[in-house]
Amino acid sequence: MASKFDLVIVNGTVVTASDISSCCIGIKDEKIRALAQSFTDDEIAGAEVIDAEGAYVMPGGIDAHVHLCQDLKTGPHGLGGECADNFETGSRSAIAGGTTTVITFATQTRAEEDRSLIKVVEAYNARAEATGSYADYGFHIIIVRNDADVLENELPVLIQDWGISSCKLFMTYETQRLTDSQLLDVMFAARKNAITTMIHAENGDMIEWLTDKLEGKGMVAPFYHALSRPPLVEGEATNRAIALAQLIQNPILFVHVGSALGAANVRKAQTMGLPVYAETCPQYFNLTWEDLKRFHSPTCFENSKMICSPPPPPDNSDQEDLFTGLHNGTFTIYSSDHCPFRYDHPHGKPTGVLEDEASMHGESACTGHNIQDLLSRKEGAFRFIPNGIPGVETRLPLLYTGALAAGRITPQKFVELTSTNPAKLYGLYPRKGALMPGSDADLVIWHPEKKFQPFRLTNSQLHHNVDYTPYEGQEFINWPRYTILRGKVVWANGEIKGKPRDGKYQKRGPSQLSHGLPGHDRDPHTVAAWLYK
Ligand SMILES: NC(=O)NCCC(=O)O
Ligand SMILES: [Zn+2]
Repeated sequence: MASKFDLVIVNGTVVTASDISSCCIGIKDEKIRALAQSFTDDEIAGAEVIDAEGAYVMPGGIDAHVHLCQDLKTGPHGLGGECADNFETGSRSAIAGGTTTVITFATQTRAEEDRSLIKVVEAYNARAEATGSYADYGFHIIIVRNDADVLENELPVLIQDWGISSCKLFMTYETQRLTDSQLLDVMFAARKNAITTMIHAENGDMIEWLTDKLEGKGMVAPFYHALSRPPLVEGEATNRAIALAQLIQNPILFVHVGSALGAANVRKAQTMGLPVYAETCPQYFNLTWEDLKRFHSPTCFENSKMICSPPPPPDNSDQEDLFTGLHNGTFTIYSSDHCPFRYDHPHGKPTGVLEDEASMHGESACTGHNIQDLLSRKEGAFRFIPNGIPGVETRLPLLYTGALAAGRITPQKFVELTSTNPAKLYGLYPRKGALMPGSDADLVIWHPEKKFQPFRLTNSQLHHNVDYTPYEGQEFINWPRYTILRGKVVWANGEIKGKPRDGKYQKRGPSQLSHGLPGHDRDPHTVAAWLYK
């Protein structure tokens, strides 16, 4: 007789976004089939059994902001870096950190051959299929142009054929940013197609102006990247984007909010009943400007390892407000913004030296083998350094140590931020992000706290293809013991058990989060109420 379950988890402290209970989970054919206080011997017969030993059992992490296999253009005039992780290495790192689903970015560019969003997605999908993925995965689409025909004809196809129900727009980066009227064009199309609009909110003009001024004073070393993006840069852009979204009644999600000011703007909009959501990331809780100077040396270039946009906040005072935002619902989701560049690669962080004329003056061409020598002698220029840091694997463990175990958030809030809300926001719920009969059996099981020896992280313990971690030396008091993807154990006791073809592409539906206060969209003082008639 066929066994009732393939896999059973016993003795778990099972946490969902709403509840905690001591119970067992029965899994069959990739799905959760039953939750019960106990199972009989007959019910368990033939199943693999995992004893959680009282530890937390949660829905697998959903990381909704992961850059893989993407040519990232974060510098002036299209200058960018080569993404260090492909689908294989990035997703391997994800499962080792308790994440079972990643949503990555297919990116339009301004090149004529990238005009079609569908072609962009097809090409990006080929990259995912080339290696396969250890984790389930989906795509957002980054839109950098406002071609009316493309938006009108192709967005419905992306939804229908690809299940892509979210787009990301930029307010900074020369080759990606949209003007206010272009933002309105794309948001308007997104709203008509019920596509969630994600916004990278930094005022590009402020950044360029400050960068020029810093360069004029010779302040070009990596640390000064943070000074070119003070919190007001995010503060202005979030306010402006909220006004634009309000005008056309379009729900928006701010990605990687890193400042107290940005969070306060989001909170204010939410209090007004606007459908404004926000994501925050580990770097804004675990790093400050002090860390951006961590590798201080005569050349300082090593600090490029910490450069991301927006930068971490100046000090801990912002972090207190960000913790409040996690707790009070200002932040809807907590993602990694994993954006990996290597330090030992000519198309990684070193472009900050190699593309900088002043640094390269009198140097012979650098082919790769002498790159470390060059980096040890030069400070480079932050303008040319690709923005981004790795973090898909450390996302959940950092939140566990810094917020859950520290008593700053409840276990339920942990699940809401890292799994359930990303699933709802991006149209994956309740297939993902839930522990219900019928949901995919995606789980993360932690170590029982009393049995886990806290440790200090070194990069060699991680599974990405990056040669450093910004969290080197940081103490962790727990780590995922098991990661289970649709009923298959893919990570157990420090070992990868999965395979790069385990992950499946996930078509997504529309966002399942509320669209704001009823009636708000008819107030003629603030919105163009006639637009959708
Ligand atoms: N966040 C970051 O520094 N890199 C990723 C690209 C982006 O800025 O969105
Ligand atoms: Zn961004």
